[in-house]
Amino acid sequence: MRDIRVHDISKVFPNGTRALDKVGFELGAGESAVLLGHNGSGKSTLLRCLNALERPTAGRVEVGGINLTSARGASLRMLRRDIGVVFQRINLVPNLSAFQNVLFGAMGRQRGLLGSLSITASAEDRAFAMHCLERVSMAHLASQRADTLSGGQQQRVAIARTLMQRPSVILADEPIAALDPKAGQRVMELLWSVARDEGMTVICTLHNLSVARIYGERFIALVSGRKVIDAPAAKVSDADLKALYADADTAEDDGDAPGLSMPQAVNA
Ligand SMILES: Nc1ncnc2c1ncn2[C@@H]1O[C@H](COP(=O)(O)OP(=O)(O)OP(=O)(O)O)[C@@H](O)[C@H]1O
Repeated sequence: MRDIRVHDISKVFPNGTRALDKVGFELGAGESAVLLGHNGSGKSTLLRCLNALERPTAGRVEVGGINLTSARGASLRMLRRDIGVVFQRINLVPNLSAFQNVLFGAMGRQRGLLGSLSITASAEDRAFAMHCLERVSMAHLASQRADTLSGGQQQRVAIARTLMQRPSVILADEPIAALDPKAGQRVMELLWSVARDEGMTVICTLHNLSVARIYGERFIALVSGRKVIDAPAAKVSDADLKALYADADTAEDDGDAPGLSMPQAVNA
């Protein structure tokens, strides 16, 4: 179990774009938060800072008490293995089976030779890969090629692949954006129930507010890289959320933070 502590991180890209502006929050081990904000508000950049795909230009991120921002080499790799990511774009290897894709989660990056995975995998890895597929109700399609699965099924395999890492933390970036509502709901149910059962800490970005209402225990929202909401979902009104998105056009146009006058009081 690992907690996440984000200490006033800012991210300014080389072209001058300030994607994050002194964002700070703490998420206890085993807790979950839904991250909201209009297009370009900084959600993906924040998630990328949380697994060191991006380095903040100021501030620091601690995961399980370890400073991720300064970690390098072996300690960074070890920490990253404990942070699973689920993306909107499901990048399974198309010509491998669901089972092989899940196995790839544990071994592929180290070994590189996809074709020999099934041969070199230990019996324990193979059993655990099957268990991960069972967790997302995909064991019955284990031998089916990834590119013949539906979008929802592929995302469930992608979640199983993440579980194969045995992560303590899951970062999910728009995991249901490419799915129809029913498939999206199923994926969210699975993601949430698995994370709760395994005591994982989860941050998930969502654009769909009704889905966010169902799953979000806590909302963190960004406007133009600034945190404007950080509160238990019950304390965030529909008007707060609506206003967050109503300002999207203005925010994208001028780069200001027009929402700051609105939901700034919504902090627990
Ligand atoms: N590598 C980069 N170089 C320069 N600017 C970037 C880079 N990556 C992101 N940005 C900018 O940083 C800001 C935040 O982008 P980010 O992708 O984090 O937003 P987002 O909230 O995830 O958006 P969306 O909901 O559309 O995915 C945007 O203005 C974006 O154009």
